[in-house]
Amino acid sequence: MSGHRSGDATLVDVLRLGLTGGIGAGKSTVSHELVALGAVLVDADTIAREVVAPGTEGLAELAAAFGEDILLPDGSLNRPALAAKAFASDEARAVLNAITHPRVGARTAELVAAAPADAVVVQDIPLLVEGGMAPAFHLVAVVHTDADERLRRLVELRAMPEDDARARIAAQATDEQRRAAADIWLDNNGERDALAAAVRTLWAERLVPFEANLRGRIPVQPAPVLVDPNPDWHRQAQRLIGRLALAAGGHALRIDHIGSTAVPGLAAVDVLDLQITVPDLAAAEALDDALAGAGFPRIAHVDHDEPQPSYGAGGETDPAVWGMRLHGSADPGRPAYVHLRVQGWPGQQFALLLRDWLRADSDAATEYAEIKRAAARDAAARHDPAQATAVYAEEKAPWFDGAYTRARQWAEQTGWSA
Ligand SMILES: CC(C)(COP(=O)(O)OP(=O)(O)OC[C@H]1O[C@@H](n2cnc3c(N)ncnc32)[C@H](O)[C@@H]1O)[C@@H](O)C(=O)NCCC(=O)NCCS
Ligand SMILES: Nc1ncnc2c1ncn2[C@@H]1O[C@H](COP(=O)(O)OP(=O)(O)OP(=O)(O)O)[C@@H](O)[C@H]1O
Repeated sequence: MSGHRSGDATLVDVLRLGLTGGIGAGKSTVSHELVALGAVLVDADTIAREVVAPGTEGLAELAAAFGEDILLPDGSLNRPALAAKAFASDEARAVLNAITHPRVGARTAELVAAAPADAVVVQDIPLLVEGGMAPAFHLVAVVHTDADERLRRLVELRAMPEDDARARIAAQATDEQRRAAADIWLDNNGERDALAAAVRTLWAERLVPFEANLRGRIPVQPAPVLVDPNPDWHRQAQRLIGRLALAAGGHALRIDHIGSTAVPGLAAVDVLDLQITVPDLAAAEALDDALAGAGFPRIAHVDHDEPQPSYGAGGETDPAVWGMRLHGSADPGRPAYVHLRVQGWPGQQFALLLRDWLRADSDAATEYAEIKRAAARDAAARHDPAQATAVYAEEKAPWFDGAYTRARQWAEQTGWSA
């Protein structure tokens, strides 16, 4: 999914939103609304029908595996007959999935590749979480309706046999698994209109600007406003790490959640910091297109191959070992910085050390929070976000000089290693 298409480095992937939810949760309702707003829909259930249409190899394989009695007299698939067999056991379902899923995957790739370059592609995939597909999307939206209400809707509105509905719910992911994968949580326990309104907001405030940023390779520049610690930051970071790992492939030696949002209880600007450790700077450069395609374009103007002035006082001043590359999230709904640093170089080590030291030393964390509060107050006086960010960074810098030395002393005392 990542990187450019057809060998043209100026083309990044189209924005792809993975839409999922349990059976009867309201995925179709959401996808219809998104299509009305201008999205291009690629629907897995529809493709799953196409790949087993009369005369297909897929249908022949199903009949060979499940018996000719899953066919109607006209040779087409008897869907309730197959459902009765397939949802009766995990083994039978695995056979069904092994026949259908690779075909659905191949056809999906063709349809996504055919979408216009400025499309917002919505992929409605009931089994997205079950299939571990979340990292392959720029965003994952989960439609959620409580299981009891889903059963009621399926039985009353869709005339589905209750046993069948229960068997499918049991064969799918849990709410908790879906929650962990969800960048966007759309609650559909209430009225349809409420869901539609949430979808319109999502479209206008997140999908449309994200698409433009992705295509233009424009990272979002959030204002340095300090917020209370958010217990969900860790889970949000894990989702981004999953995407980065997929995009970076073998170039990433490790990917870590660093910075203030990685220190539980510490107030922070609501921007996640992530560090990709690479073997050398050439590997960082080689990731440029793949990261941009995954929604993390390079922030060119802060590139440096010199020591960070704020870290210089700590000792290492050799420009040759301070190089790094910075990328930023193009998603206005989830600002993030992605730092690419070389394994074993002081900057790479310090990012991990600072985080671990602040996690371990609550006095240091409190002191740092005070420094940040004052810096954020001064930054708030600047209206230009770039200036505000610069003021914020400059005011924190002197504290980092001391922190560098203190954290290293702590590392020596405790035998810390990354
Ligand atoms: C078994 C079949 C013939 C039953 O057809 P039916 O018309 O009753 O259901 P339909 O295809 O419209 O699916 C409705 C819903 O059932 C659930 N469901 C379907 N297949 C599966 C599965 N293999 N595992 C878990 N849930 C499933 C999904 O929530 C889906 O949205 C059909 O579901 C099928 O071919 N399934 C295999 C393909 C598949 O996994 N599709 C889901 C997304 S790729
Ligand atoms: N907020 C709502 N209130 C009442 N009924 C609703 C609401 N949202 C959806 N429905 C109805 O509930 C049923 C399931 O919704 P929908 O078809 O959108 O779910 P789905 O997730 O696409 O289902 P499937 O998993 O079968 O593809 C439909 O009959 C739909 O009309």
